[in-house]
Amino acid sequence: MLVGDSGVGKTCLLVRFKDGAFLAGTFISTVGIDFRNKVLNVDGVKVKLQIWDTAGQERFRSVTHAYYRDAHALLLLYDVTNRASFDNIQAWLTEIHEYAQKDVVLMLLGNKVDSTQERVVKREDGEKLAKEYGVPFMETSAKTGLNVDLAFKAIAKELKHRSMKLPSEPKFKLHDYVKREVRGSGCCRP
Ligand SMILES: Nc1nc2c(ncn2[C@@H]2O[C@H](COP(=O)(O)OP(=O)(O)OP(=O)(O)O)[C@@H](O)[C@H]2O)c(=O)[nH]1
Repeated sequence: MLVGDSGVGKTCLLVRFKDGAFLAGTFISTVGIDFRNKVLNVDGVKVKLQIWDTAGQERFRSVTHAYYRDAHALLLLYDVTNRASFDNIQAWLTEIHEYAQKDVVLMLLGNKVDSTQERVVKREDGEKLAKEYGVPFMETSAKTGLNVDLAFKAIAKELKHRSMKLPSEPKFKLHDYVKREVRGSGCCRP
Protein backbone atom coordinates (compact mmCIF):
# COMPACT_ATOMS: atom_id res chain seq x y z
CA MET A 1 0.00 0.00 0.00
CA LEU A 2 1.29 3.47 -0.92
CA VAL A 3 0.78 6.20 1.67
CA GLY A 4 1.90 9.79 2.20
CA ASP A 5 0.71 13.36 1.69
CA SER A 6 -1.27 14.38 -1.36
CA GLY A 7 0.96 15.21 -4.31
CA VAL A 8 4.10 13.32 -3.21
CA GLY A 9 3.84 11.08 -6.27
CA LYS A 10 2.20 7.84 -5.08
CA THR A 11 0.11 7.34 -8.23
CA CYS A 12 3.03 8.26 -10.48
CA LEU A 13 5.30 5.82 -8.68
CA LEU A 14 2.79 3.04 -9.18
CA VAL A 15 2.22 3.89 -12.84
CA ARG A 16 5.98 4.01 -13.42
CA PHE A 17 6.35 0.57 -11.84
CA LYS A 18 3.34 -0.96 -13.58
CA ASP A 19 3.57 0.61 -17.04
CA GLY A 20 7.06 2.12 -17.18
CA ALA A 21 5.57 5.53 -17.94
CA PHE A 22 5.40 8.93 -16.27
CA LEU A 23 2.18 10.88 -15.91
CA ALA A 24 3.38 14.37 -16.72
CA GLY A 25 1.13 17.42 -16.69
CA THR A 26 -2.07 17.90 -14.77
CA PHE A 27 -2.15 16.51 -11.28
CA ILE A 28 -5.29 14.43 -10.72
CA SER A 29 -5.62 13.61 -7.05
CA THR A 30 -6.67 10.05 -6.17
CA VAL A 31 -10.19 9.78 -4.83
CA GLY A 32 -10.40 7.23 -2.01
CA ILE A 33 -8.37 4.24 -3.07
CA ASP A 34 -7.31 2.39 -6.22
CA PHE A 35 -5.23 -0.70 -6.94
CA ARG A 36 -3.13 -2.37 -9.60
CA ASN A 37 -1.57 -5.82 -9.84
CA LYS A 38 1.87 -6.72 -11.06
CA VAL A 39 3.58 -10.08 -11.09
CA LEU A 40 7.30 -10.09 -10.36
CA ASN A 41 9.74 -12.92 -10.72
CA VAL A 42 11.68 -13.03 -7.49
CA ASP A 43 14.56 -15.52 -7.53
CA GLY A 44 12.58 -17.88 -9.74
CA VAL A 45 9.31 -17.53 -7.82
CA LYS A 46 6.31 -15.60 -9.16
CA VAL A 47 5.14 -13.00 -6.66
CA LYS A 48 1.86 -11.26 -7.36
CA LEU A 49 1.79 -7.81 -5.86
CA GLN A 50 -1.59 -6.17 -5.36
CA ILE A 51 -0.66 -2.55 -4.85
CA TRP A 52 -3.13 -0.16 -3.26
CA ASP A 53 -2.76 3.51 -4.10
CA THR A 54 -4.35 5.66 -1.40
CA ALA A 55 -5.54 9.26 -1.52
CA GLY A 56 -3.23 11.54 0.43
CA GLN A 57 -5.89 14.16 1.05
CA GLU A 58 -7.03 14.46 4.65
CA ARG A 59 -10.71 14.04 3.76
CA PHE A 60 -10.12 10.45 2.60
CA ARG A 61 -8.17 9.43 5.68
CA SER A 62 -10.96 7.31 7.16
CA VAL A 63 -11.16 5.30 3.92
CA THR A 64 -7.40 4.68 4.03
CA HIS A 65 -7.50 3.61 7.69
CA ALA A 66 -9.79 0.74 6.80
CA TYR A 67 -7.19 -0.74 4.44
CA TYR A 68 -4.13 -0.59 6.71
CA ARG A 69 -5.10 -3.72 8.64
CA ASP A 70 -4.83 -5.99 5.58
CA ALA A 71 -1.65 -4.50 4.17
CA HIS A 72 1.46 -6.68 4.23
CA ALA A 73 3.73 -3.83 3.24
CA LEU A 74 3.63 -0.05 3.22
CA LEU A 75 5.63 2.35 1.09
CA LEU A 76 5.57 5.70 2.90
CA LEU A 77 6.42 8.57 0.58
CA TYR A 78 7.42 12.18 0.97
CA ASP A 79 8.38 14.67 -1.71
CA VAL A 80 11.96 16.00 -1.51
CA THR A 81 10.73 19.33 -2.93
CA ASN A 82 8.06 19.72 -0.24
CA ARG A 83 9.26 20.16 3.35
CA ALA A 84 5.78 19.79 4.83
CA SER A 85 5.41 16.33 3.29
CA PHE A 86 8.63 15.33 5.07
CA ASP A 87 7.60 16.93 8.36
CA ASN A 88 4.35 14.98 8.20
CA ILE A 89 6.14 11.61 8.08
CA GLN A 90 6.04 11.32 11.86
CA ALA A 91 2.26 11.77 11.83
CA TRP A 92 2.00 9.09 9.13
CA LEU A 93 4.11 6.75 11.24
CA THR A 94 1.84 7.33 14.23
CA GLU A 95 -1.13 6.48 12.05
CA ILE A 96 0.61 3.36 10.73
CA HIS A 97 1.39 2.18 14.26
CA GLU A 98 -2.23 2.70 15.19
CA TYR A 99 -3.90 0.98 12.22
CA ALA A 100 -1.44 -1.37 10.50
CA GLN A 101 -0.33 -4.86 11.51
CA LYS A 102 2.55 -4.86 13.98
CA ASP A 103 4.87 -6.75 11.62
CA VAL A 104 3.98 -4.80 8.46
CA VAL A 105 6.93 -4.30 6.10
CA LEU A 106 7.65 -0.60 5.93
CA MET A 107 9.89 1.46 3.67
CA LEU A 108 10.42 5.22 3.52
CA LEU A 109 10.81 6.81 0.08
CA GLY A 110 11.88 10.37 -0.74
CA ASN A 111 10.40 10.94 -4.20
CA LYS A 112 11.01 13.52 -7.00
CA VAL A 113 14.82 13.52 -6.71
CA ASP A 114 14.97 14.50 -10.39
CA SER A 115 13.87 18.02 -9.30
CA THR A 116 17.34 18.98 -8.13
CA GLN A 117 16.71 22.76 -8.26
CA GLU A 118 13.60 22.53 -6.12
CA ARG A 119 14.94 20.04 -3.59
CA VAL A 120 14.48 21.21 0.03
CA VAL A 121 14.87 17.90 1.89
CA LYS A 122 18.42 16.59 1.89
CA ARG A 123 19.06 12.89 1.45
CA GLU A 124 20.81 12.89 4.83
CA ASP A 125 17.58 14.12 6.47
CA GLY A 126 15.66 11.19 5.03
CA GLU A 127 18.38 8.76 6.06
CA LYS A 128 18.43 10.17 9.60
CA LEU A 129 14.67 9.90 10.02
CA ALA A 130 14.61 6.38 8.61
CA LYS A 131 17.41 5.32 10.97
CA GLU A 132 15.55 6.84 13.92
CA TYR A 133 12.51 4.70 13.14
CA GLY A 134 14.46 1.65 11.98
CA VAL A 135 13.00 1.55 8.47
CA PRO A 136 14.80 1.04 5.14
CA PHE A 137 15.05 4.17 3.01
CA MET A 138 15.71 5.13 -0.58
CA GLU A 139 15.25 8.14 -2.79
CA THR A 140 13.19 7.67 -5.94
CA SER A 141 11.97 9.46 -9.03
CA ALA A 142 8.74 8.41 -10.70
CA LYS A 143 9.78 10.75 -13.52
CA THR A 144 13.11 9.11 -14.39
CA GLY A 145 12.32 5.74 -12.83
CA LEU A 146 15.24 5.93 -10.40
CA ASN A 147 14.98 3.14 -7.80
CA VAL A 148 11.27 2.54 -8.52
CA ASP A 149 11.62 -1.11 -9.58
CA LEU A 150 14.14 -1.61 -6.82
CA ALA A 151 11.72 -0.40 -4.12
CA PHE A 152 8.98 -2.80 -5.21
CA LYS A 153 11.44 -5.64 -5.79
CA ALA A 154 12.83 -5.24 -2.27
CA ILE A 155 9.32 -5.42 -0.83
CA ALA A 156 8.47 -8.46 -2.98
CA LYS A 157 11.64 -10.23 -1.84
CA GLU A 158 10.84 -9.60 1.81
CA LEU A 159 7.24 -10.81 1.39
CA LYS A 160 8.36 -13.89 -0.51
CA HIS A 161 10.83 -14.82 2.20
CA ARG A 162 8.23 -14.26 4.89
CA SER A 163 5.59 -16.36 3.19
CA MET A 164 7.86 -19.25 2.17
CA LYS A 165 10.00 -19.38 5.31
CA LEU A 166 12.36 -21.96 3.83
CA PRO A 167 14.66 -23.20 6.56
CA SER A 168 17.36 -23.91 4.00
CA GLU A 169 17.50 -20.27 2.91
CA PRO A 170 19.35 -17.70 4.98
CA LYS A 171 17.08 -15.01 6.47
CA PHE A 172 16.51 -12.13 4.04
CA LYS A 173 17.67 -8.82 5.48
CA LEU A 174 15.67 -6.04 3.84
CA HIS A 175 17.78 -3.23 5.33
CA ASP A 176 21.04 -4.71 4.07
CA TYR A 177 19.55 -5.50 0.66
CA VAL A 178 18.28 -1.94 0.20
CA LYS A 179 21.57 -0.38 1.31
CA ARG A 180 23.59 -2.61 -0.98
CA GLU A 181 21.32 -2.17 -4.01
CA VAL A 182 20.97 1.61 -3.65
CA ARG A 183 24.73 1.88 -3.49
CA GLY A 184 24.96 -0.34 -6.57
CA SER A 185 22.47 1.79 -8.51
CA GLY A 186 25.04 4.56 -8.49
CA CYS A 187 22.56 7.22 -7.43
CA CYS A 188 23.96 7.92 -4.01
CA ARG A 189 27.22 7.73 -2.26
CA PRO A 190 27.48 4.91 0.32
N1 LIG B 1 9.38 15.96 -11.05
C1 LIG B 1 8.64 14.97 -10.59
N2 LIG B 1 7.30 15.11 -10.48
C2 LIG B 1 6.59 14.09 -9.99
C3 LIG B 1 7.19 12.86 -9.59
N3 LIG B 1 6.22 12.04 -9.14
C4 LIG B 1 5.07 12.72 -9.26
N4 LIG B 1 5.28 13.95 -9.77
C5 LIG B 1 4.28 15.00 -10.02
O1 LIG B 1 3.66 15.28 -8.77
C6 LIG B 1 2.26 15.50 -8.94
C7 LIG B 1 1.48 14.58 -8.02
O2 LIG B 1 1.68 13.23 -8.38
P1 LIG B 1 0.66 12.06 -7.95
O3 LIG B 1 1.32 10.78 -8.24
O4 LIG B 1 -0.66 12.28 -8.54
O5 LIG B 1 0.57 12.32 -6.37
P2 LIG B 1 -0.20 11.46 -5.26
O6 LIG B 1 0.74 11.28 -4.12
O7 LIG B 1 -0.75 10.21 -5.86
O8 LIG B 1 -1.37 12.45 -4.84
P3 LIG B 1 -2.82 12.08 -4.18
O9 LIG B 1 -3.53 11.17 -5.12
O10 LIG B 1 -3.52 13.40 -4.02
O11 LIG B 1 -2.54 11.45 -2.85
C8 LIG B 1 1.97 15.28 -10.44
O12 LIG B 1 1.91 16.56 -11.07
C9 LIG B 1 3.15 14.50 -10.94
O13 LIG B 1 3.43 14.74 -12.31
C10 LIG B 1 8.61 12.72 -9.73
O14 LIG B 1 9.25 11.72 -9.42
N5 LIG B 1 9.27 13.82 -10.24
